[in-house]
Amino acid sequence: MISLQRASLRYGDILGLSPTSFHLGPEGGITGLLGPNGAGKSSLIQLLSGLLPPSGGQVEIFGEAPFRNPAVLSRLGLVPEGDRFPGGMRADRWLRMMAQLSGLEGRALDLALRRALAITGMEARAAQPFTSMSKGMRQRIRLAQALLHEPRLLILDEPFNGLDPEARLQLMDLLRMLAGGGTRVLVSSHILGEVAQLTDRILLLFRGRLLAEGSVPEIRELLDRHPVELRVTAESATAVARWAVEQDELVGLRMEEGGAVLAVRNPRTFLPRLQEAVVDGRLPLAALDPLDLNLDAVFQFLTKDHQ
Ligand SMILES: Nc1ncnc2c1ncn2[C@@H]1O[C@H](COP(=O)(O)OP(=O)(O)OP(=O)(O)O)[C@@H](O)[C@H]1O
Repeated sequence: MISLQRASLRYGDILGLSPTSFHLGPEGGITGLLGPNGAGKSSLIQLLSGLLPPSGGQVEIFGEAPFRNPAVLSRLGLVPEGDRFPGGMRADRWLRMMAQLSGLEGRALDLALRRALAITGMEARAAQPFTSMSKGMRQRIRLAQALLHEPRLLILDEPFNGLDPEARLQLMDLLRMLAGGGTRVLVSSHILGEVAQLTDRILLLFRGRLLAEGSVPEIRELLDRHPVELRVTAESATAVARWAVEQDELVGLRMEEGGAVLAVRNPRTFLPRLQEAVVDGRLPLAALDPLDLNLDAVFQFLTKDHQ
């Protein structure tokens, strides 16, 4: 259903997405697009939803290029990032306008509107202006809009941003329900905990690159296998080196003035032991700095919000 072959996106000199390839089959279910700010999630979503053509390579949705392609766009629903609406306008009037823009009219339009509002639980409240709605309600109206034409593929860009916990859970339930009904859902987030609550199927983006594809445990394992470089500053670098070489995780050691650089695998098991040794007074450590900043940033965001 979704296929990318070395698809990339440039904004002038800036590379938003490096050549990226992956394939997602036609079955329903939820896929998480995970990555910190600037990872390239929105760039990928712009390509998938046909808002921009790839700068190189190919993007195919339902077997066709999505850019300006009504055959694809009529089967795709998009909830873009952000929270902008025409100020005092009533939500149902805005939805009606959007439905007309997507070619619906008459009875079909009324039915589509009623159906989308029923799915999102907004029937009773859609006659309100946007200005009197909570962010969670506005988000559901945005979702209703994306569902008007009953898309087979629904793409949401950071839909949980700014929602309170209750609205977040309600939106998750809605997405699960849609996926259960056969819609393929692609949802982006910078928080692993959010994505992990919805799905185990993850595309991990980082600095415009697809870093990994797999389940949460697979991605964690992958990162654990990758050595991380840590610079330790210590009064006695030899004492640190002596301790470090006894640790199974150590795969490299470089002595330098005032300390050493350690290359370690499985930082999740290594770091607590290092901390314990420092607290017990066995290691005279003054500072610890990760050198492999790329991996460290990924590692931190992967572990930080995981429940
Ligand atoms: N319109 C644009 N013009 C120039 N550079 C852009 C534009 N949009 C994105 N970029 C750059 O492309 C890279 C990827 O950004 P993108 O918005 O796709 O990431 P993201 O993962 O969605 O992050 P965020 O959640 O912060 O939007 C970043 O370096 C970003 O600064």
